[in-house]
Amino acid sequence: MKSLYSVAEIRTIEHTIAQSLPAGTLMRRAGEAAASAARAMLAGRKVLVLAGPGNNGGDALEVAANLAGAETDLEAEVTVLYLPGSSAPSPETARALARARASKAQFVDSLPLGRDWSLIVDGLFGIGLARPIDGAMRLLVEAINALGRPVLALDVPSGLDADTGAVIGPDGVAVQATRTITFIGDKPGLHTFEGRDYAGQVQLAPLGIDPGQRPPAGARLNEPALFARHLAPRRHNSHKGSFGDVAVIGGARGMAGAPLMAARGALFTGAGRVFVAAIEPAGAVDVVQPEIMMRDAQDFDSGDATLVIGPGMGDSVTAMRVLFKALEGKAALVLDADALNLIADSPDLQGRLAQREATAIVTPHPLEAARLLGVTSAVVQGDRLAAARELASRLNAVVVLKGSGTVIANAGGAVVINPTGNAGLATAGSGDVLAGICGSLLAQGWQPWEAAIGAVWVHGAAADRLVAQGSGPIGLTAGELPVAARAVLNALAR
Ligand SMILES: NC(=O)C1=CN([C@@H]2O[C@H](COP(=O)(O)OP(=O)(O)OC[C@H]3O[C@@H](n4cnc5c(N)ncnc54)[C@H](O)[C@@H]3O)[C@@H](O)[C@H]2O)[C@@H](O)CC1
Ligand SMILES: [K+]
Repeated sequence: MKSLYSVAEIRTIEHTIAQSLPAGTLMRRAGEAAASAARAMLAGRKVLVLAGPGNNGGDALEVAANLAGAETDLEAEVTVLYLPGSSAPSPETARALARARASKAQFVDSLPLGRDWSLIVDGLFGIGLARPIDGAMRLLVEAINALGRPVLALDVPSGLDADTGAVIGPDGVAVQATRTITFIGDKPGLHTFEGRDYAGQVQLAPLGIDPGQRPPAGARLNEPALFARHLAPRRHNSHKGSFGDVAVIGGARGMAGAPLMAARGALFTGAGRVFVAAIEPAGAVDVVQPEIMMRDAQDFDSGDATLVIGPGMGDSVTAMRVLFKALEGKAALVLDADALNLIADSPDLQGRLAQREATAIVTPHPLEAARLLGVTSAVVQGDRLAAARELASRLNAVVVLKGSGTVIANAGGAVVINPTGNAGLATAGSGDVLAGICGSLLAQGWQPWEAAIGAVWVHGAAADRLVAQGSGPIGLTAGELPVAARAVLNALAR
């Protein structure tokens, strides 16, 4: 299980473990792990180590001492820029400083100009950053980022909030890392919002603390093991009725494509029969995908079908009526796009959703989530995990908060961050496809929680597959996702 620990959880673990170890052990281990990560990245000799005022700086000084130590043949030319604070360093940082001073590392007072660094080690700030990086530190971070050299961040890229993935602001800056080696436990902020961009590749160094010594984490990273129980191979003796019906309701005038995208997402991930019930019927058949059955939402009887409501649905009276009926009924539900906007505007519909017996899946992007919560999208993005948790509890639903590092939460407080997917998904229609996949997995009997995390994982992996084939991220189209999702799902089921 890939646990993600909040800063508070890490502090608790650190505190408990440190009492059973000789002073400074964890910092020494962090310095060793990070020095091997640095050596693995090194394609030259010149290493710049940035060491800030706290224990993150102490880790950096350990790295400097290890890299510039006399024993190794692979000796690097280490330059240390140490920026002490106004208060004295911790005893372990003081020890690390003494070690680094006694090594061959060269200490400087400002960023040396004109050196072609092979690697920069960022130990300015870790989980103790309490306010935006400003003044001379800010100029230093900007100068480092402008160099565009490989950067190994220690614990967390300096300036990034390890809980939320936001750059600590207002008007903050953060170090742009190539790789982040994170200590004791992995952290949510490295995987969502701006975290994926700033952290680069994330590597965990548990510092000898085995999983048994760590309490359960508040969040985890999505992986197929979390939904594997639904990935059974299909029996030979099956028929289309074995895999459920999905009906996508949406498609106001001018928006006929959105429900078709969702319907294709459902069809290519294995739903038995797929309908589009259009608010404004645009045609009797989808000529590209004639398997999809076209109906008129006004008089459509959805029977036992799983309903995916909202893609391109608009806010007409018919849309409102269909949504009301669905919330009243017992069908498994995926609510997306315009359905969420209608619900945001109506406390009555919100109440009906929260009181439903069968848990619905709702798939807002940050602005839709903000409307549902009555806040701005900046507030949602500022703490995506908290926003998803709050929304799940208010709506009594499984919430899929889309965006880089999609966050999935349920009313029981479970939170998962999805690691698959890429910027190619930032294209019209990709959310419709995701809603369709959610509906498809529900229709095939998956529980709402697994259907949501499974759909998000598969959808992201489909985009990754397309990028690996050269079909993105630039110019990746939503229409390509369903076929790629089919390949991903079949590979998982095998
Ligand atoms: N305590 C432990 O047992 C371990 C700690 N470790 C390292 O220690 C880090 C946490 O150390 P700290 O709690 O000392 O925190 P940091 O090193 O992240 O930074 C805190 C220091 O920065 C100052 N500061 C905060 N915001 C600032 C700002 N905007 N501008 C200027 N100064 C600012 C604070 O006054 C304090 O001196 C972890 O991220 C990790 O790298 C690791 O060595 C593993 C073990
Ligand atoms: K750092």
